[in-house]
This record gives sequence, C-alpha cells and structure tokens, in this order.
Amino acid sequence: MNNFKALLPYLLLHKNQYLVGTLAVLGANAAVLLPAYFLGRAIDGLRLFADNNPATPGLSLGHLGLLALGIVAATLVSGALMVGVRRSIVFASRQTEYEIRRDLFAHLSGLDKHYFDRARTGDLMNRLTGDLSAVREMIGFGSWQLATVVSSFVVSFAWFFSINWRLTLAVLVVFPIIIGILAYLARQVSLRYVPMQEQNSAISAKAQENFSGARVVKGYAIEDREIGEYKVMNTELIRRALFLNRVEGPLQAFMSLLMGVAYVLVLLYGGRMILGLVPGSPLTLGQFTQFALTLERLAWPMLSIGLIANMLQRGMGSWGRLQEIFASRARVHDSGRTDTSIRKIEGDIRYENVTLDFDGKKVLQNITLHIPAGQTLGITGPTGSGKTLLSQLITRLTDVSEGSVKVDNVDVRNIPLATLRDNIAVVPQEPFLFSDTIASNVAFGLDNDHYSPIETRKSVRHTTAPEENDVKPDMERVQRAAEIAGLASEIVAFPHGYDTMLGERGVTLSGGQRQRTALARAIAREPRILILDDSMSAVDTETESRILQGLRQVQEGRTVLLIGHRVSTLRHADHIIVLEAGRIVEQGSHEALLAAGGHYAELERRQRLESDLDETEEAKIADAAAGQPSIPVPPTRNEPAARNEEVKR
Ligand SMILES: Nc1ncnc2c1ncn2[C@@H]1O[C@H](COP(=O)(O)OP(=O)(O)OP(=O)(O)O)[C@@H](O)[C@H]1O
Repeated sequence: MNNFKALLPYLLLHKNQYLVGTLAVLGANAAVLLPAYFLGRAIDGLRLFADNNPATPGLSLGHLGLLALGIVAATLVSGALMVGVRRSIVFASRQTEYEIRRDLFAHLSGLDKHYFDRARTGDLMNRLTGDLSAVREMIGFGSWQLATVVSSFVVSFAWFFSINWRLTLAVLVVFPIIIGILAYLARQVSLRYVPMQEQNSAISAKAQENFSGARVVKGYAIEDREIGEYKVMNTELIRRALFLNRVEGPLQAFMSLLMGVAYVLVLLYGGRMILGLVPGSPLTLGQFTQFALTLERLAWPMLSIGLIANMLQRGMGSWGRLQEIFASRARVHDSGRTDTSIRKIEGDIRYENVTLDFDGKKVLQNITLHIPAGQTLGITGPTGSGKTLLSQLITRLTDVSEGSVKVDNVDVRNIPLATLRDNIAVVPQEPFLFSDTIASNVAFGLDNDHYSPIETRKSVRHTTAPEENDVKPDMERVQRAAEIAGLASEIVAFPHGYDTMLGERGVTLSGGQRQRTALARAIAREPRILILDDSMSAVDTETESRILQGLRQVQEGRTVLLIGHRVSTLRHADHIIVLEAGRIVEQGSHEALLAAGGHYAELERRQRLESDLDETEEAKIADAAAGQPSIPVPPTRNEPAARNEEVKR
C-alpha cells in the first residue's frame, strides 16, 4: 500500500489523461454492448412481425434500418473511443515512465561512494530497464485492461439486471470462485515474481562483470568456468520463471471453463424462462439473445483477469524494487550546517586528529597534518596503508569518524559539496574514460554550468526540451592540458586527433595513455587542489619526469597531494609523509627523511639499487650485442640468487 502511495504523485502528474482514458474505456465498453441490445430488439420485433398479429405489428423495414444504423454507429463510437484510450492512458504511461526514469537517474547520481561500493552495476541496469518496463506496463496496459474489465462487468451486469434479475443471479454464481482464484493468483505471483527479478539482476551483474573484466577472464583463460557459472545462474532463472509461469498456466483454461458454466446456466435457466417454465419471470427470445451476446462480450475481459492480476503484481513488485533505490540515502550530503555562502576555496588543508574506521576497523588513526595553500604534499607508504582514503576525506567521498578535515580553516562538512568538488580535481589510480572523443574526455565536466539542475516529480509536459550539449570543448585549454600531461604528441598521431573516439566506439588506449588522459582532464579543470593518486604508475620514469616538469608550471599557487611509491616523484614535494597501517610514521622534506634513515630512506636505497641494476644489465646486453660478452653472464629468471650476488658486488 505504501508502495502505491509513492507511485500516486507520478500518476497525479497526468491525472487528466488517466481520467479521460478511464472514461473513454467506460464509454467504449458501453458502446460495444449496444449492438447486442439492437439485435435483441430486432429479433423480438421480427418475431412479432412473423406472428402477423395486427395488435402487435412488430418491426417495420424502417425500424430495421434504424437498428442496423445503430449497430454501425455504436461500433464506430467504440472504435473512436478506443483510439482515445490509446492516446490518453498509453501516452501518459510512457510519460510516467520517462519521469520515473529521470528521477531515478537523478537520485542515483546524488548517491555517494558508499552506495556504489556496494551496488552491483548489472543489478542497477536491470532495475532501470526490466523493472521500469514492468511498472510502465502496469500503469499503461495494465490499468487500461483493468478499466476494461471493471467497466465491462459494471455495464454488462447493469444490462443483465435490467433484462432479468433471476438469470443474472444465476450467472453470478461463478463469481465467488473467480474472486477466490484471483486472490490466490495475486499472492502466488507476488511471492514468485520478486525472486525471479532478483535472479535477473544477478545474471545481468554477472554478464556486466564478465564484459568489463573480459581482459582478466581471457588473461586467466577461465572462460569455461565463467560460462559454467553463468549456465548455473541461467538455469536457476529459468527455474524461477517456470515456477512463476506454472501458477499462470492453468488459469486461462479455468476461466474458459467458468465461462462455459455461465453459458450452460444461461441456456438451461434462460431456455426454461422462454418456455414459460419459470413462473413470474418471462423472457423473450430477443432478451435471451441480448443476454447471451453480452455474456459473450464478457469472455475476453474474464479471460484477461488473470493476465491483469499478473501484470499488476509484477508491476508492484518491480515498483517495490525501484522504491529501494529511491529509499537509499547518501551518507555524505549538504546539511543544515552547510555554509552556502562559501563559493570558492584557496586550498589550505588541515587534518586535525583524524580517525576513520570502517565497521570497527581503524583505517586512519590520529592524523594531524597541515598543508598550506600552494604547497605539494607527497604521500607514500605500503599498499593498504590509507593513502587514498586520506585524500578522499578532502573531497568527502567519505567522512571522518573522529576529528576533522578543514579547508581554508572550515570543516569540509560545512562547505557546499558542489563548491568543494568544483575546486578539486582527482586523478584516481584507475582512471575511467567515457566512450567519447579524447577532447571531450579531457574537457569532461567543464560544461557543467550549461545545465540546469533537474526538477524531480515534475511532468515532462512542463519541462523544457532535453538540453542538447552543443557546447564545444575549449580546445586551447584541452591542448594545453594534454601538452602538460605528456599526451599531445600521441594524440596527434591518432586517426582523428583530438576527435578520435575512445572506448567501446573507438580506439583503445594503453594504461599509460589512459592515466595521462585522466591527468590532462584534471589539469584542464584548473583546480585549487590537485590530487594525484599514484597516477603515473603506468608511465615510464622518463615520461614521468617530463610530466612532472610540465606540472610544475601548473602547480604554481595550487595545493597538490602527490600519492606514490617512486622517490623520483616524491622528492619534489615540499613535505612528505609516510603512512603505515593508517598512521603517519615519518614526515619531513626529502632531504630530512633521507637523513633520518627510516622507511623513506630505505625506499630510496632500494629504488636506487634497482635503477643501478637496470643500468648494469642494459650495459651488459649492449656489450653482448657488440660481441664482447662480459663475465659473469646476466642472470636468468631461474637464477635469482646469482643476480642478487651481482647486485651486492
Ligand atoms: N569502503 C571501505 N570499506 C572498508 N575498508 C576499506 C574501504 N576502503 C578502503 N578500505 C580499507 O582501508 C585500507 C586503506 O585503503 P587505501 O585505499 O587508502 O590504501 P592505499 O594506501 O591507497 O593502498 P594502495 O597503495 O594499494 O592504493 C585498506 O585496508 C582498505 O582495504
């Protein structure tokens, strides 16, 4: 019931269309029964005419023509009204579908990282497509058919009672059985439909993960395993679908049987009335014909009762699944304490005794740190030590459990999210590129101001036409960003330069190119705070040092958080912190940390040795190529000990 209450505001957006549609259904179903009435009148008139009794002259040819004309007119009216039904109810249901889809997307866009960490993309896709269609069918075709059934029964029984109430009561005998069956059906469908949709979601999620992770599946050659698992899930889906179908299967046959019973009752009881065997209840042949033909008209509505009950149950089940999305709330959002007057930020960042825990596990502990505006902070530490989470606290992808993070001395929870995120650009570890041109990927989001916020729960008829994005990327800005990100020379070599399509519809970029495209995107935003989360791990050290050199120009006046493992990257930071298990275990400048001889110094020593080793090996290979094999021979993969020996020497 609560679910229906939530749907009501959407239906009320088109109340006039739904009302007109329902009235049209009523009118069409009344008109469709008129031919039976005219035919009944004609039969009685003709019979009297055949009796040749001057007291009751019966039907004249003129009357006959009028009745025929009535039949034609009734058929035409009912046809025209049916067109009206389509144009009102079915059109309105499409508009309602649009509005729900728009609001769902807007709601999902407002949810936070916490929600998407747990949601499965395949499941969401299934809800936005399959479930939404089921809801549209319920409010469109379902409500149309429901109105047809209700109006057919109301109008028919009004006729029946006006013709002969005893015969009507006889026909009504079958109705308690129909209602009982419907109640059973509705319950069974609701019990069986949601598990089927859940399995549909699981199967969509499985397919989506396999397509997104195709490289992993192929790399590990586990296609057979995945196909096997998919097969098991598919079998389960079919089992659940058949379980649902089984309840619907015999229904139509049963309804047909009940119709047959009603016919038999009309024939036996009505026949006795015509023969005058039921005292006080005469029935003419014409009335009998009208009764039988009207009953015949009820056959389809009767047979479709099961279909409608099924459609309504499915629709409400699906609406319940969409309601789950609407009921989800972002944990991170603007609140009453948000200071909406804050429009820009400078970039001074303070962590004050920050602790973050997930389900009782402390992933950051007692972090106190100050990054003055315009400075660069290097963050390093073993994997899983909390580097990414530390940076995510600034953009509020997640909020602190204790303490506070301040930007320009204001708690980030008091800064409007839009202002905060507008001024921060993040290059994540795993960049995501859209199926669009390189230029659009770099200029991504720069045109955000051209779009007005969506007004939810508003009729599509009162919203302006969808805004087309005709804003061209600022190519100068895009090219400058690509230049600094060390990508420009490669873009020029692509088939269509900056207009080359990426992703599903275009070229595939290498890991390093993807990282640099994401870097260019962040640079193009010209943010106050730039967060580079291990964002150059896939480029070689030479390219990296070129990018860093370019970045130094844009770093001017911006606060930069540089997360990484390479000392060659970190050494340029004003201040460096080393994290371990969520705590800062070391901090200082590059030189100070080297002098301290701790974790950072050890990291530097190891990387220096690795680099020396690479150079030695390169020299040996070059010597070998020149025909002067140096002794000892370069170690093979199977000889790590020998290789280590050499390093030591
Ligand atoms: N949403 C979450 N729920 C629970 N634990 C989380 C969540 N996000 C991160 N963690 C845990 O917090 C710890 C720190 O994660 P974080 O991503 O910050 O590590 P990191 O230092 O950036 O690692 P890497 O260098 O591998 O990227 C990890 O143990 C991680 O599993």
